[in-house]
Amino acid sequence: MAVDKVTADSKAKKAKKAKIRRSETDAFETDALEADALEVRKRLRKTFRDKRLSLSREQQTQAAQKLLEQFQQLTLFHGAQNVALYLSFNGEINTQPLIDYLWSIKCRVFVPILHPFCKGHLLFQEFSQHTPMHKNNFGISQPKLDVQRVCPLENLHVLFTPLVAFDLAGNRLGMGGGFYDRTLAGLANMEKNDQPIVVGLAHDLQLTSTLPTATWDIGLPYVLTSNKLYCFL
Ligand SMILES: Nc1nc2c(c(=O)[nH]1)N(C=O)[C@@H](CNc1ccc(C(=O)N[C@@H](CCC(=O)O)C(=O)O)cc1)CN2
Ligand SMILES: Nc1ncnc2c1ncn2[C@@H]1O[C@H](COP(=O)(O)OP(=O)(O)OP(=O)(O)O)[C@@H](O)[C@H]1O
Repeated sequence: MAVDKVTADSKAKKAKKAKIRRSETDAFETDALEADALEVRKRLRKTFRDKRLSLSREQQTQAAQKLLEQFQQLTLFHGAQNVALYLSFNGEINTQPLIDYLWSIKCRVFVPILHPFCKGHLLFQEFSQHTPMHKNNFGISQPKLDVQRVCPLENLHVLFTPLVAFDLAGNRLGMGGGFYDRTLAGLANMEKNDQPIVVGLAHDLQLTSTLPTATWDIGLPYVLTSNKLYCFL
């Protein structure tokens, strides 16, 4: 009957409207949860950046020296010829003693430069005593781009990553640019044998029990501090 059809149509319309309202609420709640998660990560970044900045010059010098000793002793790194490091800033454990040592044993050292065209991506370029340097947008020293000295990821033996905090499951919180997340995601397309050993470098006070994770985060297999090699494999 015509009347019944109208009733059925209006019921269907109401149900559809309710469904749209529900999905709008769900989307709103998801957005709110994501906004909360971003806020938590932002706060954690501040906390851990402040912690590492609170270390005295002497504590920093000692930590960097002990980090080098760990590197020298660990068989994991024996035979590594091409090593990606980074130039420390903002209270990060100082990588320069390790870089000096690697140069002294004729290893090649590569450091990140911000990709000139692909926003959010890094290139790893050879760094030596004679490399012309400049400051990037974040005020971090980096080699001037020289494509002939850029090393493809498959030619790296060890890739050391900076981090702001790490947890007992190997989750890594970085500076918030997603640079190393994208680099690590790129490794997944490579043959296992061609992948470098990925190792986060940190002060011990950058360890926390659990970090909130995002879908794009890639856990670290190792973190090296001045006292310990954490293995999360
Ligand atoms: N030593 C070192 N080099 C590195 C990194 C790092 O963590 N350490 N990166 C690791 O990915 C990349 C740079 N990533 C960075 C991301 C954000 C900020 C930063 O200071 N952000 C400001 C606000 C941003 C802005 O000024 O636009 C802030 O948080 O206050 C710095 C570096 C490449 N080189
Ligand atoms: N593999 C990826 N592909 C595309 N975008 C990504 C990838 N990984 C992270 N991002 C984006 O990068 C942004 C920052 O990510 P996140 O906050 O996890 O950075 P981070 O790990 O703290 O920084 P970094 O790796 O530079 O030290 C996010 O908005 C995220 O969407």
